[in-house]
Amino acid sequence: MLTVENINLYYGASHALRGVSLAAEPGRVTCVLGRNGVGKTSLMRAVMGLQGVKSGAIRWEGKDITAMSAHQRARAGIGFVPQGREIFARLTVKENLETGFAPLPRARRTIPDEIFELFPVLKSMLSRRGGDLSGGQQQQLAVARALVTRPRLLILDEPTEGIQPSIIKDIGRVIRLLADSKLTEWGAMAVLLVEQYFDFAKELADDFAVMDRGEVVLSGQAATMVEDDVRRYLTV
Ligand SMILES: Nc1ncnc2c1ncn2[C@@H]1O[C@H](COP(=O)(O)OP(=O)(O)OP(=O)(O)O)[C@@H](O)[C@H]1O
Repeated sequence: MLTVENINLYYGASHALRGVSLAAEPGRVTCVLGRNGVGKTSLMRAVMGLQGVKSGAIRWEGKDITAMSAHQRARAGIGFVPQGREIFARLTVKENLETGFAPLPRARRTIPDEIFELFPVLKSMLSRRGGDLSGGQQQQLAVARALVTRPRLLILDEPTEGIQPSIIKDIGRVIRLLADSKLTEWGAMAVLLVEQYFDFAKELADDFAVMDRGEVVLSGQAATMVEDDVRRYLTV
């Protein structure tokens, strides 16, 4: 289980996260919603260890990881799919996947077959360059690359951004499968998902948190989510 406890994050004098708390449990999809610029990416980067926090704590599987580097967190089972995908355009699909080996011990540096079951399109494209893939294929590659590290917590920052509806559906289906632990090797995965689109979030989320101006303003189980209350924070 991941718990974020009362974290504060600053960019210089700008207070980007204000006392944010959040939890993500194995077997559940926790969806963070909010308009542009409210701090969703900052929160994901703080959990991954790519951005330091000034105060508060981040705990994962019972350990305080607040002071750990991103590399140590990856080794501890946290996988990250960044906003904008960050595929290496000049590396092949296979090489992009292999960049996920970095936190793994040598014996585990293989690409699990399950990844190609989830994303069959990648198997036929292993020798293609990342930059030659469509946006949707790149997003699938970004998720696959994160899965190579065998995460027990998967963080996805706006995986639907700029993606066509059929691939959005595919990605939603994969996220559900991952959280439901349908993959033998991994077991139950906690999924932390940033999303701007209410409908996609509503369909997938077990739990939700809505952010506004650096704070979590609404949260709870998705079943108890009142659509009008959430939408109020999403429309400009
Ligand atoms: N590296 C940075 N330096 C300074 N300010 C930043 C930096 N990154 C983000 N910010 C500011 O922090 C606030 C939160 O940004 P953040 O990217 O976390 O929001 P977001 O909700 O993820 O937005 P988006 O949906 O556009 O990604 C914004 O006001 C943004 O301008």
